Amino acid sequence: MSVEANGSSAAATTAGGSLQSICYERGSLRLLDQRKLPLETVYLDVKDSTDGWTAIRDMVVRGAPAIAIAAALSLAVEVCNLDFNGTSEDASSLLIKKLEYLVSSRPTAVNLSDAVEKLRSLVLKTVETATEAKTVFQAYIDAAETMLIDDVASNKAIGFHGAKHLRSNLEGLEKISVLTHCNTGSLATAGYGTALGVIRAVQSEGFLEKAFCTETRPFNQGSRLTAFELVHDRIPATLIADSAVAFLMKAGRVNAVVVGADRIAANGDTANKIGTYNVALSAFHHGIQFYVAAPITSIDLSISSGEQIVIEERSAKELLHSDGGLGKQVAASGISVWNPAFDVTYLYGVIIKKASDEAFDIKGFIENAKHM
Ligand SMILES: CSC[C@H]1O[C@H](OP(=O)(O)O)[C@H](O)[C@@H]1O
Repeated sequence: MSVEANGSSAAATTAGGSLQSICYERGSLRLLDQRKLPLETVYLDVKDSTDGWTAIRDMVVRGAPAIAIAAALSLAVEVCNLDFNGTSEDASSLLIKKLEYLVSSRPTAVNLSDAVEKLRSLVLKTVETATEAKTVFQAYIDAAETMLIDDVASNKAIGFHGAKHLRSNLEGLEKISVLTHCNTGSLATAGYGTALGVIRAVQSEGFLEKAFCTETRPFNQGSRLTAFELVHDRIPATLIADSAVAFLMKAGRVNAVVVGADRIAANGDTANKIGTYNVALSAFHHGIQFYVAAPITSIDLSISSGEQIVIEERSAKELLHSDGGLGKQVAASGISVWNPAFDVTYLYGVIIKKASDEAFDIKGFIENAKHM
């Protein structure tokens, strides 16, 4: 990978002023190295699926939607620049082999495996009629690029409906304070964000008092990334330690919690960043509304409960060293470490806003989803 460095953190934005972690043009992919935010803006040049796999595993790019899109586009760039002399069947085999490799980069977020499965099906359907390799490659590239565009539209819809729901369910309040955990904004998606997209929408509609973001130890997605996004968008916000959540709620300063999701099982069990379960328990204890904001593709109907969700365990170094493992040693050598990157929370209900603007509870959704 080649790198392009720019000392100013302002450079991580597009001309339109929105934050962009994925910079893609046909044949070229650059990923914002989120390990260096908020102090440095460094883009890594991703030339192929191997670069893509490494960038995802090392959390150069992270966030359930973002890793799916980065994986798909890293392979699009690879085949766009490939000097290939094989048949259409050879092209199909190459793409499928690379997709199966990319899905192994991180196990928990369903978005990656969902995207890989959709792209795999598209390739197999294309090769049924394609007579040339370039036809198969072009169909893949078009589909990967569509994922990038669709994600932003999906996030803005989540934001709109989430803000509408919060306004109607907290109608006694002129303004509301919303707590979020981890990073679910433009840096975790193709743009705008999911849970942070809801906060953006509440802010843009003028009824946000304050956003509270947690540090989100040990990788600090909250202090390094969410705080960066909130400051960038000039959204009134306060950073708190993960361990301060219950005390803040006890003080009556939180009206709702909105978090993201990495994978939602058919019974409503939701895998999200480690610490989400703690936040949910505190919200339940204090009678605070707790929401997950996620695209429908985050719901994995193939698993009946959270017991079947593979929880990624990451390096002990993320706890033994400061700055999520990137800094100096802070813990004693020889101590054992348990470092699950996600936990599982049972969701009482899921609110799905469809074209008919109808809402389903989780059981209603499952029944409905089977016929979608
Ligand atoms: C909309 S991002 C969803 C999800 O992804 C994050 O995990 P990571 O930073 O390890 O990729 C976090 O769990 C977010 O809530």
